[in-house]
This record gives sequence, structure tokens and C-alpha cells, in this order.
Amino acid sequence: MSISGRKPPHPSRRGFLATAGSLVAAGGIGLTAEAATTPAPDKKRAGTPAAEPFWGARQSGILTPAQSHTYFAAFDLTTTKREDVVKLLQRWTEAAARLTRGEPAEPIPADQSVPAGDSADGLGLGPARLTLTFGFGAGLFTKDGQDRYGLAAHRPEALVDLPRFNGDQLVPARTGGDLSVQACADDPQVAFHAVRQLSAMAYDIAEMRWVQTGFSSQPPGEKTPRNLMGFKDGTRQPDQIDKVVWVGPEGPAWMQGGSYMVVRRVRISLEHWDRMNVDFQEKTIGRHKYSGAPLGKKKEFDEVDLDATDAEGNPVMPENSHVRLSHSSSNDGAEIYRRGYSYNDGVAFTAERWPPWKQGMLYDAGLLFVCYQRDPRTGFIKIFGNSSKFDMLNQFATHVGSGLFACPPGARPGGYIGQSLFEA
Ligand SMILES: C=CC1=C(C)c2cc3[nH]c(cc4nc(cc5[nH]c(cc1n2)c(C)c5CCC(=O)O)C(CCC(=O)O)=C4C)c(C)c3C=C
Ligand SMILES: [Fe+2]
Repeated sequence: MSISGRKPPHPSRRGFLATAGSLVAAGGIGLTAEAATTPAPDKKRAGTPAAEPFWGARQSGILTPAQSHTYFAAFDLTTTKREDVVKLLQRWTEAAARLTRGEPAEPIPADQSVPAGDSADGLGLGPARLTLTFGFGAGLFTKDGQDRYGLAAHRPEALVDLPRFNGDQLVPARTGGDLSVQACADDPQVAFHAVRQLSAMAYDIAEMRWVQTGFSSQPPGEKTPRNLMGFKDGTRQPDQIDKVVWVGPEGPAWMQGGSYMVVRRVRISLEHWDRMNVDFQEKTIGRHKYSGAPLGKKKEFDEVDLDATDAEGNPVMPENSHVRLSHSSSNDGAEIYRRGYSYNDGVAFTAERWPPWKQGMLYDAGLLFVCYQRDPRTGFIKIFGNSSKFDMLNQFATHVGSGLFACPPGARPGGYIGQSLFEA
């Protein structure tokens, strides 16, 4: 068995692979087994900053400038053995280091009579700024009252079970997970390829629970991408990002330098939204649609002024606008770092929960909301506990998937993601 732990395939599949292998060796795509062992450097990308560093004190993919695509996956652990989980995290770490350099998850073997440790669909695509960010759900520590891996005592207090928020319509099959992997890359195939290799390595140890793809295109010359509602999304981030994002001495030692990731799959009623006049849309968000400026201001990065009033004495920023209700000064100073992606999964039969209560084939599209913070109780839970009750945006946004994951600190060469926990 290869280090990936992939099992030899069914004999008939092996026969197919052998045939496919000889076609490759015969020059079908110009790749011999020998050449494949050491993939040629990608000349076009050589010397460009296309590779994001993987090793380091902090995991990448959190404060890394956002790539254009994501593939998020949550896994359920199926093994009962602690050593399997360690083995998996060690394999994932080694593979992630290789993949983020633009290499296959495992060196492609010269021997074509064994399954390869990489599916090869990423060959030649380069690193594409791939990052892989790993997280631990509550189920790694305790599940159904059981301490499966002897980790229950190390579950951080901050890794709570998220409360039910007003309006939540969470689908169990899109919620939770014992482990999470978020691949982000400037090429969707690179992101999918990475998660696919990691998932294959989890054979007999963990299986995928839910996944979500996403995209985020930044117009050239602009700082902020637009979401599917047509608004710039991601303009206002905390001033002191490090203080907001990274767990400090207040957390368990093994989480210091890590962060808590909240992920929410938020379906947006695009058909409904598109029928609203732009003035109403701007009052709902609290920003001007085309410039991205706060209401009453001219430029995107002008300060948000929640105290400004108009000639009639009414607040310029409506009381139930998204920006007002999400702002730190409406939430006892709570702040989060947002790193979301739009998603588009076609259409699905849907019944709206707000007027005009339309039913039919509606877009299954919206926002894969992702945020990081040092403690979700004083971050996401505080802010969304407030906005989920009063925000006008809720007429158009329904949370259907959810997860909270403790993302441990990064790893140094020779170590692995999660080592601080398993050796705590
Ligand atoms: C607390 C959680 C938040 C959820 C859930 C959320 C959903 C959500 N947001 C948008 C679009 C925008 N959000 C904007 C700002 C903004 N949103 C949150 C938090 C949540 N959003 C915060 C903390 C902020 C910053 C507020 C501030 O300090 O000004 C904006 C404005 C532009 C920007 O600053 O990024 C937009 C647009 C959607 C579409 C959505 C779910 C569907
Ligand atoms: Fe928001």
C-alpha cells in the first residue's frame, strides 16, 4: 500500500488503469512514467509568486489574500483509533506541503502496476496560490457522549455547539463535521484536485460529510470583489486583524496561534432581490451599490458614521441595515475577519419563507460565508445573534449549512497539523 493508504482497486479497474497507463507511456499525453516521477518545473509560473507558503507558525488560507476559488470539505471520522487520526493528519500535512508547491500529492510511481498516489489531473497546472486550511470540529473531541480519541479534556471552551439562530434552516447533510479542509486557489481545478487527493488518503479513516465550492472574482484595479447581490463585499475588516483572528494565551496552549472558523452556507433569494429597487437594496445593506461607499458617503473606504442623520432627523444608516447591525459598535465591540465566497449550485425546487412566498425552481446560489476569530462566542455568535433577529437582509438570505472548526496553528517541516493537540 502507498503512504496515502489508498487500497489497490478492484481487478477490472486495475486492468483499465494498466491500459490507460500504457497509452500515457506510449506518448498519448506526452508523459512517460519516468518523466512523471519528477514533474518538469512549470516554466510559465517559475519565479512568480504563485506558490503560497505552507509551513509556518500559522496556517495559510486565513489571512492569505483571497484566491479566486474555493473547495470546502467537512469530514466525519469513521475510525475508532486515535493512531489512525494522527496518521491521517501526518499524511494530509505532507501532501498539503507538496500540493501547495504545485507537486502531486505523492510522487507518481514509475511502477504502473500499483495505484498512483495522485489522480494526475493537476499535473502542469502549477501551485495557483493553493492554500489548504485544516480545522477540527467538536466531534473530534466528543461524539454522542463518547471520548473516541482521548481528546475530550482538550476540547476548547470556545469550540461550542453553535446556538440555533433566528431563521436558521440548517440541513444536517450540510452541517457540522469532525474535520474540515478548505482549499483555496486561483484555479478551481487545483482546489478540487487537492481536496480529492486528501479525501482519497482518508480511506477507511474519514469520509466526506459535505462540500461546497465557491468563487470570488476581483475586478481589475479594484480592491474588493462583488457578491451575487451586486455589492462590494469585504470592504470593512478589523483594524487590528491579528488581535481579532489569532488565539492568544486565553486559549488552550495547543490552540495558540490558531483561529476559529465559522462557515455558513447562505442561500440568497436572487430572483426576489433582483426585483427590488436599488434605493431599497442600498438601505438593506447600508452602502451604496456601485461605489461601495457607506450610505451618505462618496468613497468605498470612507468611514461608516452610524450617528449621521438626514434633514428630517432620521438615521442615514437605517436601524435594520446589515452594516449597522453587523458593526462592532452595535455589538459591544465584537469583530470578525470575513473571507467568504459566492456559490452557484444551479437551481432547486424552493419555497420562499418571505413574501412573495414564491415556489418553484429557484437559484441555489448565495454566499459561502467564512469568518475567523479568536473566540466565536465574542465574534460570530455575538454579531449574528443580533443581526439574525433584526437585519433586513434576512428577507433574502437563508442559512442552510453551518460549521464551527478550531483551526490549529501551522506546522513546521517534520511536524504535522494538530501535533500540538495530540501531544498536549
Ligand atoms: C456576523 C455574520 C455575518 C453574516 C452571516 C453576514 C452575511 C452576509 N453579508 C453580506 C454582505 C455584506 N456584508 C457586509 C458587511 C459586514 N457583514 C458582516 C457580518 C456578516 N455578514 C460584518 C461584520 C460586516 C462589516 C460591518 C462593518 O463594520 O461595516 C457588507 C458591506 C461591505 C463590507 O464591509 O464588506 C456587505 C455587502 C451578505 C450578502 C451576507 C449573506 C448572504
Ligand atoms: Fe455581511
